[in-house]
Amino acid sequence: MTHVPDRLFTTPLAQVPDFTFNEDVVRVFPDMIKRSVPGYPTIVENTGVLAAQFAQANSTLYDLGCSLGAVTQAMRRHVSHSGCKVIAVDNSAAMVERCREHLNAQDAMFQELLPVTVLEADILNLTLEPTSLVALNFTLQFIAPEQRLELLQKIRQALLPEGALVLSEKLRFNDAAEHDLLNELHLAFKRANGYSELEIAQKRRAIEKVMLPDSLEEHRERLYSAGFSQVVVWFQCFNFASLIARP
Ligand SMILES: C[S@@+](CC[C@H](N)C(=O)[O-])C[C@H]1O[C@@H](n2cnc3c(N)ncnc32)[C@H](O)[C@@H]1O
Ligand SMILES: O=C(O)C(=O)C[C@]1(C(=O)O)C=C[C@@H](O)C=C1
Repeated sequence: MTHVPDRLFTTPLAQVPDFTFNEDVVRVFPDMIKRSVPGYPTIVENTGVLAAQFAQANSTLYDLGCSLGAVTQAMRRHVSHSGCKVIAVDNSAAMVERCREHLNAQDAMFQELLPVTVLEADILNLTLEPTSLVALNFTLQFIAPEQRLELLQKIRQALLPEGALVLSEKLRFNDAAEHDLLNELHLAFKRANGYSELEIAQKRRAIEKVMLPDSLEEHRERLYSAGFSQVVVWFQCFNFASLIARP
């Protein structure tokens, strides 16, 4: 798989269209997400470690909003429980097509990986099988706020008693000074990764209406409302965090 640099926002656009996971984004996605999300490689790899910790034999593991399947690949590197399978789901046709290619390449390189099915579907309409591990890696923030609780309730109901949800998100902060500091550090991270002021500004305009981050307090409250009994932050870098939620 070739590594295509993200240059989507390098030239001034008369009008910045709302961000979608289309063919152009898919082509540059591995570069874009690594240069945009502080800690992304650590979160992905350790979601595999968490999956191995919580997976139960003969159960399903879900990667919801799988994009190119980075988390699915990490699960397959770390989980070897007998009878487990992965279901990876995304509603972007372009992502799903490329995700299948990436997973076929992983199958060609390694033996005895967990079987995986990639579904092109809206996770809001999906019926979940009983599951030991659900990953929502930077997906919930793209779901309409009024639909987030219902999705988490559905996940909670499908989770086996010893299972877990791994939820990674960009955060906003109720304290204005904390919000500004951590956002400024995120911008510094983007600059350090080679993004120009123009690229940063145009990307912000593209995502501001389609990606609506919550605060940690909102995540905790919503997860408890959905029926989870334990919520633990296991990773945070600047304004990006990952949580474990247990039934
Ligand atoms: C930031 S990306 C996720 C990154 C990915 N999990 C990873 O670790 O590389 C968000 C993904 O969620 C998908 N998505 C957004 N809303 C969705 C929905 N309702 N159903 C299924 N997928 C959705 C998008 O198509 C996109 O691929
Ligand atoms: O907050 C930003 O500036 C981002 O680019 C974040 C983010 C994400 O968190 O998913 C948004 C869209 C892209 O998929 C990659 C990264």
